[in-house]
Amino acid sequence: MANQTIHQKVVLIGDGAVGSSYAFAMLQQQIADELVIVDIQTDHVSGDALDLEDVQPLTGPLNVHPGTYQDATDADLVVITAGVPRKPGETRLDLVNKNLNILKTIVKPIVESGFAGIFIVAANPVDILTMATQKLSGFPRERVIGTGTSLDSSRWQVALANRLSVDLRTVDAYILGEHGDGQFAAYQAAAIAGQPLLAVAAKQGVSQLQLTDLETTTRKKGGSIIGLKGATFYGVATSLMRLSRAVLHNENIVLPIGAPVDGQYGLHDLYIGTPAVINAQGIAQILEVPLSADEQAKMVASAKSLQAIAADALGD
Ligand SMILES: NC(=O)C1=CN([C@@H]2O[C@H](COP(=O)(O)OP(=O)(O)OC[C@H]3O[C@@H](n4cnc5c(N)ncnc54)[C@H](O)[C@@H]3O)[C@@H](O)[C@H]2O)C=CC1
Ligand SMILES: CC(=O)C(=O)O
Repeated sequence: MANQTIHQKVVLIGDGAVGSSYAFAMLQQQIADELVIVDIQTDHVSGDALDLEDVQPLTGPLNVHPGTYQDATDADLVVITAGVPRKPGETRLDLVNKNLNILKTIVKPIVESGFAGIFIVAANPVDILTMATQKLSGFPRERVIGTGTSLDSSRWQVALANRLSVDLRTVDAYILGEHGDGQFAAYQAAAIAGQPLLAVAAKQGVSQLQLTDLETTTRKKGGSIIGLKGATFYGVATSLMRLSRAVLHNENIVLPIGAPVDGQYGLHDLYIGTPAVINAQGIAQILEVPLSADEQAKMVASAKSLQAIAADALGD
Protein backbone atom coordinates (compact mmCIF):
# COMPACT_ATOMS: atom_id res chain seq x y z
CA MET A 1 0.00 0.00 0.00
CA ALA A 2 1.35 3.42 -0.98
CA ASN A 3 2.82 5.58 1.79
CA GLN A 4 1.16 3.50 4.49
CA THR A 5 3.44 4.48 7.33
CA ILE A 6 4.27 8.03 6.27
CA HIS A 7 1.20 9.83 4.99
CA GLN A 8 -2.21 8.25 4.56
CA LYS A 9 -4.16 9.63 1.66
CA VAL A 10 -7.76 8.99 0.63
CA VAL A 11 -9.41 10.11 -2.60
CA LEU A 12 -13.17 10.46 -2.38
CA ILE A 13 -15.06 10.37 -5.68
CA GLY A 14 -18.56 11.84 -5.37
CA ASP A 15 -19.30 14.69 -2.96
CA GLY A 16 -23.04 14.35 -2.67
CA ALA A 17 -24.99 13.41 0.44
CA VAL A 18 -23.07 10.16 1.03
CA GLY A 19 -19.66 11.53 0.03
CA SER A 20 -19.83 14.71 2.10
CA SER A 21 -21.13 12.78 5.14
CA TYR A 22 -18.17 10.39 4.73
CA ALA A 23 -15.76 13.34 4.54
CA PHE A 24 -17.27 14.81 7.70
CA ALA A 25 -16.98 11.43 9.48
CA MET A 26 -13.31 11.10 8.40
CA LEU A 27 -12.56 14.55 9.84
CA GLN A 28 -14.42 13.80 13.04
CA GLN A 29 -12.57 10.52 13.49
CA GLN A 30 -9.16 11.78 12.26
CA ILE A 31 -8.58 8.71 10.16
CA ALA A 32 -6.26 9.84 7.34
CA ASP A 33 -3.71 12.62 6.83
CA GLU A 34 -5.09 13.86 3.51
CA LEU A 35 -8.55 13.68 1.96
CA VAL A 36 -8.91 14.69 -1.68
CA ILE A 37 -12.44 15.25 -2.99
CA VAL A 38 -13.34 14.82 -6.67
CA ASP A 39 -16.74 15.57 -8.19
CA ILE A 40 -18.01 16.94 -11.50
CA GLN A 41 -19.63 19.75 -9.47
CA THR A 42 -16.33 21.53 -8.90
CA ASP A 43 -17.71 24.65 -7.19
CA HIS A 44 -19.57 22.47 -4.74
CA VAL A 45 -16.37 20.53 -3.92
CA SER A 46 -14.42 23.77 -3.41
CA GLY A 47 -17.09 25.02 -1.03
CA ASP A 48 -17.30 21.71 0.80
CA ALA A 49 -13.51 21.51 1.28
CA LEU A 50 -13.48 25.07 2.70
CA ASP A 51 -16.38 24.22 4.99
CA LEU A 52 -14.80 20.93 6.11
CA GLU A 53 -11.33 22.37 6.81
CA ASP A 54 -12.81 24.44 9.63
CA VAL A 55 -13.48 21.21 11.55
CA GLN A 56 -9.72 20.75 12.08
CA PRO A 57 -9.02 23.16 14.97
CA LEU A 58 -11.57 21.29 17.08
CA THR A 59 -10.55 17.76 16.07
CA GLY A 60 -7.06 17.72 14.57
CA PRO A 61 -5.27 18.20 11.26
CA LEU A 62 -6.54 16.39 8.17
CA ASN A 63 -5.67 18.16 4.93
CA VAL A 64 -8.94 18.24 2.95
CA HIS A 65 -8.94 19.75 -0.54
CA PRO A 66 -10.46 19.43 -4.02
CA GLY A 67 -8.55 17.40 -6.59
CA THR A 68 -8.63 15.28 -9.71
CA TYR A 69 -8.36 11.59 -10.55
CA GLN A 70 -4.58 12.11 -10.89
CA ASP A 71 -4.46 12.55 -7.09
CA ALA A 72 -5.01 8.80 -6.80
CA THR A 73 -1.45 8.19 -7.98
CA ASP A 74 -0.09 7.96 -4.40
CA ALA A 75 -3.37 7.36 -2.54
CA ASP A 76 -3.99 4.47 -0.15
CA LEU A 77 -7.74 4.41 -0.69
CA VAL A 78 -10.20 5.48 -3.37
CA VAL A 79 -13.77 5.65 -2.10
CA ILE A 80 -16.50 5.75 -4.75
CA THR A 81 -19.85 7.34 -3.88
CA ALA A 82 -20.46 9.04 -7.25
CA GLY A 83 -23.71 8.11 -8.84
CA VAL A 84 -27.34 8.90 -9.18
CA PRO A 85 -29.24 8.02 -6.00
CA ARG A 86 -32.37 5.92 -5.87
CA LYS A 87 -35.60 7.91 -6.37
CA PRO A 88 -38.76 7.10 -4.36
CA GLY A 89 -40.25 3.88 -5.76
CA GLU A 90 -37.11 3.02 -7.73
CA THR A 91 -35.15 -0.14 -6.89
CA ARG A 92 -31.39 -0.11 -6.55
CA LEU A 93 -31.21 -2.36 -9.57
CA ASP A 94 -32.99 0.25 -11.74
CA LEU A 95 -29.87 2.31 -11.27
CA VAL A 96 -27.46 -0.19 -12.74
CA ASN A 97 -26.95 1.16 -16.23
CA LYS A 98 -26.93 4.83 -15.22
CA ASN A 99 -24.34 4.29 -12.49
CA LEU A 100 -22.27 1.82 -14.51
CA ASN A 101 -21.74 4.50 -17.15
CA ILE A 102 -20.62 6.97 -14.47
CA LEU A 103 -18.33 4.32 -12.92
CA LYS A 104 -16.59 3.66 -16.24
CA THR A 105 -15.56 7.33 -16.47
CA ILE A 106 -14.06 7.12 -12.97
CA VAL A 107 -12.21 3.80 -12.76
CA LYS A 108 -10.23 4.24 -16.00
CA PRO A 109 -8.48 7.51 -15.07
CA ILE A 110 -7.91 6.27 -11.51
CA VAL A 111 -6.08 3.20 -12.83
CA GLU A 112 -4.20 5.33 -15.37
CA SER A 113 -2.99 7.55 -12.49
CA GLY A 114 -0.96 4.56 -11.26
CA PHE A 115 -3.18 4.04 -8.20
CA ALA A 116 -1.95 1.01 -6.26
CA GLY A 117 -4.21 1.09 -3.20
CA ILE A 118 -7.65 -0.22 -2.35
CA PHE A 119 -11.04 0.69 -3.79
CA ILE A 120 -14.10 0.92 -1.54
CA VAL A 121 -17.42 1.23 -3.36
CA ALA A 122 -20.80 2.41 -2.01
CA ALA A 123 -22.61 3.64 -5.15
CA ASN A 124 -25.67 1.55 -5.99
CA PRO A 125 -26.46 -1.10 -6.96
CA VAL A 126 -23.40 -1.65 -4.85
CA ASP A 127 -22.85 -5.39 -5.40
CA ILE A 128 -22.85 -4.94 -9.18
CA LEU A 129 -20.81 -1.73 -9.14
CA THR A 130 -18.20 -3.32 -6.85
CA MET A 131 -17.88 -6.25 -9.25
CA ALA A 132 -17.65 -3.79 -12.14
CA THR A 133 -14.92 -1.79 -10.34
CA GLN A 134 -12.87 -4.95 -9.93
CA LYS A 135 -13.33 -5.96 -13.56
CA LEU A 136 -12.73 -2.49 -15.01
CA SER A 137 -9.62 -1.93 -12.84
CA GLY A 138 -8.18 -5.44 -13.21
CA PHE A 139 -7.21 -5.16 -9.52
CA PRO A 140 -6.88 -8.31 -7.36
CA ARG A 141 -10.29 -9.02 -5.87
CA GLU A 142 -9.10 -8.49 -2.29
CA ARG A 143 -8.25 -4.87 -3.15
CA VAL A 144 -11.81 -3.98 -4.15
CA ILE A 145 -14.31 -3.86 -1.27
CA GLY A 146 -18.05 -3.14 -1.45
CA THR A 147 -20.14 -1.85 1.42
CA GLY A 148 -22.47 -4.78 0.65
CA THR A 149 -24.79 -5.49 3.55
CA SER A 150 -22.88 -3.31 6.01
CA LEU A 151 -25.68 -0.76 6.29
CA ASP A 152 -28.33 -3.50 6.37
CA SER A 153 -26.48 -5.26 9.20
CA SER A 154 -26.35 -1.98 11.15
CA ARG A 155 -30.10 -1.57 10.62
CA TRP A 156 -30.72 -5.14 11.78
CA GLN A 157 -28.57 -4.65 14.88
CA VAL A 158 -30.48 -1.45 15.75
CA ALA A 159 -33.83 -3.20 15.21
CA LEU A 160 -32.87 -6.18 17.39
CA ALA A 161 -31.47 -3.99 20.18
CA ASN A 162 -34.65 -1.90 20.23
CA ARG A 163 -37.03 -4.89 20.06
CA LEU A 164 -35.22 -6.93 22.69
CA SER A 165 -34.26 -3.94 24.88
CA VAL A 166 -30.58 -4.88 24.94
CA ASP A 167 -27.46 -2.79 24.58
CA LEU A 168 -26.67 -2.45 20.88
CA ARG A 169 -23.05 -3.40 21.52
CA THR A 170 -24.09 -6.89 22.65
CA VAL A 171 -25.82 -7.67 19.33
CA ASP A 172 -23.79 -9.88 17.02
CA ALA A 173 -25.99 -10.38 13.95
CA TYR A 174 -25.62 -10.00 10.20
CA ILE A 175 -27.71 -9.43 7.14
CA LEU A 176 -26.28 -11.37 4.20
CA GLY A 177 -26.85 -11.49 0.43
CA GLU A 178 -27.66 -8.64 -1.91
CA HIS A 179 -27.79 -5.04 -0.66
CA GLY A 180 -31.39 -4.94 -1.79
CA ASP A 181 -34.52 -7.02 -1.84
CA GLY A 182 -32.64 -10.36 -1.85
CA GLN A 183 -31.04 -9.74 1.55
CA PHE A 184 -31.83 -11.95 4.54
CA ALA A 185 -30.96 -12.32 8.23
CA ALA A 186 -28.63 -15.11 9.33
CA TYR A 187 -30.52 -16.31 12.42
CA GLN A 188 -28.55 -19.47 13.19
CA ALA A 189 -25.31 -17.60 13.80
CA ALA A 190 -26.82 -14.52 15.48
CA ALA A 191 -26.14 -13.91 19.17
CA ILE A 192 -26.96 -11.43 21.93
CA ALA A 193 -24.20 -11.22 24.53
CA GLY A 194 -23.01 -14.65 23.45
CA GLN A 195 -26.48 -16.26 23.76
CA PRO A 196 -28.23 -17.52 20.58
CA LEU A 197 -30.57 -14.80 19.25
CA LEU A 198 -33.43 -17.26 18.84
CA ALA A 199 -33.13 -18.38 22.50
CA VAL A 200 -33.00 -14.78 23.78
CA ALA A 201 -36.03 -13.85 21.65
CA ALA A 202 -38.00 -16.94 22.78
CA LYS A 203 -37.25 -16.12 26.43
CA GLN A 204 -38.75 -12.66 25.88
CA GLY A 205 -41.82 -14.08 24.09
CA VAL A 206 -40.75 -12.73 20.69
CA SER A 207 -41.80 -15.27 18.06
CA GLN A 208 -40.04 -16.17 14.81
CA LEU A 209 -42.95 -14.49 12.99
CA GLN A 210 -42.29 -11.25 14.88
CA LEU A 211 -38.57 -11.50 14.10
CA THR A 212 -39.43 -12.04 10.43
CA ASP A 213 -41.61 -8.88 10.52
CA LEU A 214 -38.67 -7.00 12.03
CA GLU A 215 -36.42 -8.35 9.28
CA THR A 216 -38.90 -7.14 6.64
CA THR A 217 -38.98 -3.67 8.21
CA THR A 218 -35.17 -3.69 8.18
CA ARG A 219 -35.10 -4.68 4.48
CA LYS A 220 -37.48 -1.84 3.68
CA LYS A 221 -35.84 0.76 5.93
CA GLY A 222 -33.79 2.38 3.14
CA GLY A 223 -36.94 2.87 1.06
CA SER A 224 -38.83 4.21 4.10
CA ILE A 225 -36.13 6.80 4.80
CA ILE A 226 -36.01 7.81 1.12
CA GLY A 227 -39.80 8.22 1.22
CA LEU A 228 -39.46 10.54 4.22
CA LYS A 229 -36.39 12.62 3.41
CA GLY A 230 -35.37 11.74 -0.15
CA ALA A 231 -32.11 9.92 0.59
CA THR A 232 -30.14 7.92 3.15
CA PHE A 233 -26.55 8.83 3.85
CA TYR A 234 -25.35 8.88 7.47
CA GLY A 235 -25.45 5.08 7.86
CA VAL A 236 -23.51 4.18 4.74
CA ALA A 237 -21.11 7.09 5.19
CA THR A 238 -20.25 5.66 8.61
CA SER A 239 -19.83 2.17 7.10
CA LEU A 240 -17.36 3.71 4.65
CA MET A 241 -15.51 5.50 7.44
CA ARG A 242 -15.33 2.27 9.47
CA LEU A 243 -14.01 0.30 6.48
CA SER A 244 -11.47 3.04 5.76
CA ARG A 245 -10.22 2.89 9.34
CA ALA A 246 -9.97 -0.91 9.19
CA VAL A 247 -7.73 -0.64 6.11
CA LEU A 248 -5.65 2.39 7.08
CA HIS A 249 -5.09 1.14 10.64
CA ASN A 250 -4.50 -2.47 9.51
CA GLU A 251 -7.11 -3.58 12.04
CA ASN A 252 -7.74 -7.22 11.05
CA ILE A 253 -11.34 -6.67 12.12
CA VAL A 254 -14.42 -8.60 11.04
CA LEU A 255 -16.93 -6.35 9.26
CA PRO A 256 -19.91 -7.08 7.03
CA ILE A 257 -18.97 -6.08 3.48
CA GLY A 258 -19.65 -6.84 -0.16
CA ALA A 259 -17.08 -9.63 -0.70
CA PRO A 260 -15.82 -11.47 -3.80
CA VAL A 261 -16.91 -14.95 -2.76
CA ASP A 262 -14.72 -17.76 -4.02
CA GLY A 263 -16.28 -21.01 -2.87
CA GLN A 264 -17.92 -19.61 0.29
CA TYR A 265 -21.62 -20.66 0.34
CA GLY A 266 -20.81 -22.64 -2.86
CA LEU A 267 -20.69 -19.33 -4.76
CA HIS A 268 -18.13 -17.96 -7.20
CA ASP A 269 -17.53 -14.92 -9.38
CA LEU A 270 -19.65 -12.28 -7.68
CA TYR A 271 -19.61 -9.76 -4.84
CA ILE A 272 -22.22 -10.39 -2.16
CA GLY A 273 -22.83 -9.42 1.47
CA THR A 274 -20.98 -11.50 4.07
CA PRO A 275 -18.56 -10.74 6.91
CA ALA A 276 -14.83 -10.61 6.16
CA VAL A 277 -11.57 -9.79 7.89
CA ILE A 278 -10.33 -6.35 6.78
CA ASN A 279 -6.76 -5.12 7.07
CA ALA A 280 -4.18 -3.08 5.15
CA GLN A 281 -4.20 -5.64 2.34
CA GLY A 282 -7.97 -5.15 1.90
CA ILE A 283 -10.05 -8.31 2.29
CA ALA A 284 -7.75 -10.64 4.24
CA GLN A 285 -10.30 -13.45 4.63
CA ILE A 286 -13.92 -13.96 3.61
CA LEU A 287 -15.91 -15.61 6.39
CA GLU A 288 -18.72 -18.07 5.79
CA VAL A 289 -21.50 -17.65 8.34
CA PRO A 290 -23.13 -21.00 9.26
CA LEU A 291 -26.56 -20.98 7.59
CA SER A 292 -29.69 -23.10 7.91
CA ALA A 293 -30.88 -24.85 4.73
CA ASP A 294 -33.50 -22.12 4.24
CA GLU A 295 -30.90 -19.36 4.68
CA GLN A 296 -28.51 -21.11 2.26
CA ALA A 297 -31.34 -21.24 -0.32
CA LYS A 298 -31.86 -17.48 0.16
CA MET A 299 -28.12 -16.86 -0.35
CA VAL A 300 -28.15 -18.85 -3.59
CA ALA A 301 -31.32 -17.06 -4.81
CA SER A 302 -29.76 -13.67 -4.00
CA ALA A 303 -26.59 -14.66 -5.88
CA LYS A 304 -28.59 -15.85 -8.90
CA SER A 305 -30.46 -12.57 -9.11
CA LEU A 306 -27.19 -10.58 -8.90
CA GLN A 307 -25.52 -12.81 -11.49
CA ALA A 308 -28.42 -12.29 -13.91
CA ILE A 309 -28.11 -8.51 -13.57
CA ALA A 310 -24.32 -8.70 -13.90
CA ALA A 311 -24.69 -10.80 -17.04
CA ASP A 312 -27.01 -8.18 -18.59
CA ALA A 313 -25.04 -5.15 -17.45
CA LEU A 314 -21.46 -6.40 -17.66
CA GLY A 315 -21.89 -8.99 -20.37
CA ASP A 316 -20.80 -11.90 -18.14
N1 LIG B 1 -24.41 1.13 -0.46
C1 LIG B 1 -25.29 1.72 0.34
O1 LIG B 1 -25.62 1.17 1.40
C2 LIG B 1 -25.86 3.04 -0.06
C3 LIG B 1 -25.55 3.55 -1.29
N2 LIG B 1 -26.04 4.76 -1.68
C4 LIG B 1 -25.69 5.16 -3.03
O2 LIG B 1 -24.63 6.12 -3.01
C5 LIG B 1 -24.68 6.88 -4.22
C6 LIG B 1 -24.59 8.36 -3.88
O3 LIG B 1 -25.75 8.77 -3.20
P1 LIG B 1 -25.94 10.31 -2.76
O4 LIG B 1 -24.65 10.83 -2.22
O5 LIG B 1 -27.16 10.37 -1.95
O6 LIG B 1 -26.18 10.98 -4.17
P2 LIG B 1 -25.99 12.53 -4.54
O7 LIG B 1 -26.76 12.79 -5.79
O8 LIG B 1 -26.22 13.37 -3.34
O9 LIG B 1 -24.43 12.59 -4.87
C7 LIG B 1 -23.87 11.97 -5.98
C8 LIG B 1 -22.67 12.78 -6.37
O10 LIG B 1 -21.99 12.12 -7.42
C9 LIG B 1 -21.50 13.13 -8.27
N3 LIG B 1 -21.14 12.59 -9.57
C10 LIG B 1 -21.97 12.19 -10.56
N4 LIG B 1 -21.23 11.77 -11.61
C11 LIG B 1 -19.93 11.91 -11.25
C12 LIG B 1 -18.69 11.63 -11.91
N5 LIG B 1 -18.66 11.14 -13.14
N6 LIG B 1 -17.55 11.90 -11.25
C13 LIG B 1 -17.57 12.42 -10.00
N7 LIG B 1 -18.71 12.69 -9.33
C14 LIG B 1 -19.87 12.43 -9.96
C15 LIG B 1 -22.62 14.15 -8.34
O11 LIG B 1 -22.18 15.40 -8.83
C16 LIG B 1 -23.05 14.19 -6.89
O12 LIG B 1 -22.34 15.18 -6.14
C17 LIG B 1 -25.98 6.48 -4.92
O13 LIG B 1 -25.70 5.52 -5.91
C18 LIG B 1 -26.79 5.87 -3.80
O14 LIG B 1 -27.78 4.98 -4.26
C19 LIG B 1 -26.78 5.54 -0.84
C20 LIG B 1 -27.10 5.09 0.42
C21 LIG B 1 -26.72 3.78 0.89
C1 LIG C 1 -30.08 3.97 -0.45
C2 LIG C 1 -29.75 2.64 0.06
O1 LIG C 1 -29.18 1.83 -0.63
C3 LIG C 1 -30.12 2.31 1.41
O2 LIG C 1 -30.39 3.22 2.22
O3 LIG C 1 -30.20 1.13 1.74
